[in-house]
Amino acid sequence: MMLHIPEVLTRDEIAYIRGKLETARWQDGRSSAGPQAAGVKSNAQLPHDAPEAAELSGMVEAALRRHPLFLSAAIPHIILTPRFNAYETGAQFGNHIDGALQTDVGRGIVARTDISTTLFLVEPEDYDGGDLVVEDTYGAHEVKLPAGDAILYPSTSLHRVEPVTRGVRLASFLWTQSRVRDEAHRRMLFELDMTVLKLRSEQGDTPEVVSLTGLYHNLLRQWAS
Ligand SMILES: O=C(O)CCC(=O)C(=O)O
Ligand SMILES: [Fe+2]
Repeated sequence: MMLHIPEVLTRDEIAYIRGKLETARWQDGRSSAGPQAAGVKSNAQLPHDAPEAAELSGMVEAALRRHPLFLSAAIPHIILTPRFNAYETGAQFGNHIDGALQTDVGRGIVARTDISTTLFLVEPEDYDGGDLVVEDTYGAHEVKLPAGDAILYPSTSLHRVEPVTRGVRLASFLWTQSRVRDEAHRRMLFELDMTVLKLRSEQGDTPEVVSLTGLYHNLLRQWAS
């Protein structure tokens, strides 16, 4: 399931993060890529130990953790520290699948990557190219979202970032290890949760809504670890 999550960051947060990123010292994105991805990657990344990194990553993580859609879709167990990348004109990131296990250097932990997230930090009209293209069995999906919005997609998907041909594309990207490993299970739980929420807002806690809420939790109990 690919999910567009609108307005993860506020206008003020975007402006603050972009201000900090403007004066940051970037490093070659290939430094964190495996041999296959390194061959197709030409972006820049904020080093995990950059002076700005902890504060900015903390803002992104806090914003995701307070967003009900993210919590419902990801059912996060571990949110790896969000990183930041920059694609100047000419930069791109060719087809790859994210590594299954990612090390969070700052926290000294390794997590399984179930869900990949890109949070856009620049308005789409301010750069050309730079679409995130995610391929699944339904085809190729081109994603270019307003600043502050995020896209979630299964980390099992082949994806790329098209070359930027004007301007600069800035984003935060991160991985989540979910408490529900199976993508199909996560999708069914998300759909059930959204449906129950809608029914509750329309009908209140009727016996049917109480029953469906219980079913949600009993399925989560089956599948969570
Ligand atoms: O910049 C993006 O939207 C995605 C970056 C990416 O695919 C990666 O770092 O693995
Ligand atoms: Fe990736």
